[in-house]
Amino acid sequence: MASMIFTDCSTSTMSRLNHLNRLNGAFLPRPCVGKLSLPRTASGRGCTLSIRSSSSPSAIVINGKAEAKKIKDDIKIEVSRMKELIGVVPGLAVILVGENKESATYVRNKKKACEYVGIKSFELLLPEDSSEEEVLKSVSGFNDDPSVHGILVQLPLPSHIDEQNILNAVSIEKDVDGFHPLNIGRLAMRGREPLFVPCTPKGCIELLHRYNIVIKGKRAVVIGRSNIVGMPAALLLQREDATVSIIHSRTENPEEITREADILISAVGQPNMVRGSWIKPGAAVIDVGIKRVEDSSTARGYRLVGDICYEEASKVASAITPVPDGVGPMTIAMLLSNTFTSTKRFHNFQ
Ligand SMILES: Nc1nc(=O)c2c([nH]1)NC[C@@H]1CN(c3ccc(C(=O)N[C@@H](CCC(=O)O)C(=O)O)cc3)C=[N+]21
Repeated sequence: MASMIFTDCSTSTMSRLNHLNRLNGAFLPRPCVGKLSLPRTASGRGCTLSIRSSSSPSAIVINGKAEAKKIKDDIKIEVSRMKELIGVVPGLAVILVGENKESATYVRNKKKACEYVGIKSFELLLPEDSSEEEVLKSVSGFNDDPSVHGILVQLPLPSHIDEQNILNAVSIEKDVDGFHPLNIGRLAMRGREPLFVPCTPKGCIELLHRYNIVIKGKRAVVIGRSNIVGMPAALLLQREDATVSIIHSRTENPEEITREADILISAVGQPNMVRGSWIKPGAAVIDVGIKRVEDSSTARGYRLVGDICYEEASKVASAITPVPDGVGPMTIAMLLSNTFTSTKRFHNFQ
């Protein structure tokens, strides 16, 4: 195939889903490949098919950026109160291995967000060819540092490093990403509570709550089964009393399943994979996918595209997250929230 990026919403279902084989997570190291040659619609989102007439209602746009700002403003107040009362400043350590351009953007955004709320950020940039031992050593340094309350190892790691070994090494009390197997295990068990819930899935649920979208008793479908988004998102929805299905690369007729979903979360990283016809009228649609697609008409030379064919979906859904300014900013807000929760726990602060 010339390009793996579906910018026109036109490729067949099976070839779309086959990409789940390789693209099994929303957070992928892949650079954007394939040159755009297809005409784009006025909105620039690249969808060319209209599902309903122009008189059809359009979905509420779930403004993740605005909700994230509210959350950050609340955290900012609490952080300053903590500093005033007990003299403690929350600390978040970020370990970045290698020079992934997209990772660098996220790390920069996290740092800015920390500055905004008053969380001290510790950044460690390790060279691409760092050994596993070196990364483990820095993790254990932060584990032992009392001024650090949260540790985040930016994923993906270079392929010569065993991700599991690194994630296992993060102290569960500082695992603000919620990726430690013990935290995930607890998330999967009834009657158990993880110390932290992964930020992106938590941000998705938070958006549903903030927009008063009922989860209890509803049918929820998650596309993608990655450890960091799809799987924990499904677990969280189940904990909220939804009836949950997970769609993955081996799922037959995925669109028949998504059409039953009152709540649809897509976390694949495959631009425009989910068509308007996959969506149940009135459904709430959360788009976790975020990919750079080459676009010479923009100043940066690319634009960000989600898994959901937004233009089509927004005519069918009742509520939908945009990309950007949907789930992305919420991920960062949840990271700050987890870091503050961790600091409160360490210092027994209410
Ligand atoms: N250990 C680990 N934890 C993560 O949470 C983690 C990670 N590794 N690796 C990379 C992914 C990706 N991720 C994003 C966070 C914010 C935006 C975000 O703020 N996006 C903006 C746009 C940013 C831009 O302009 O590029 C938006 O959607 O509006 C996106 C993606 C967290 N990740």
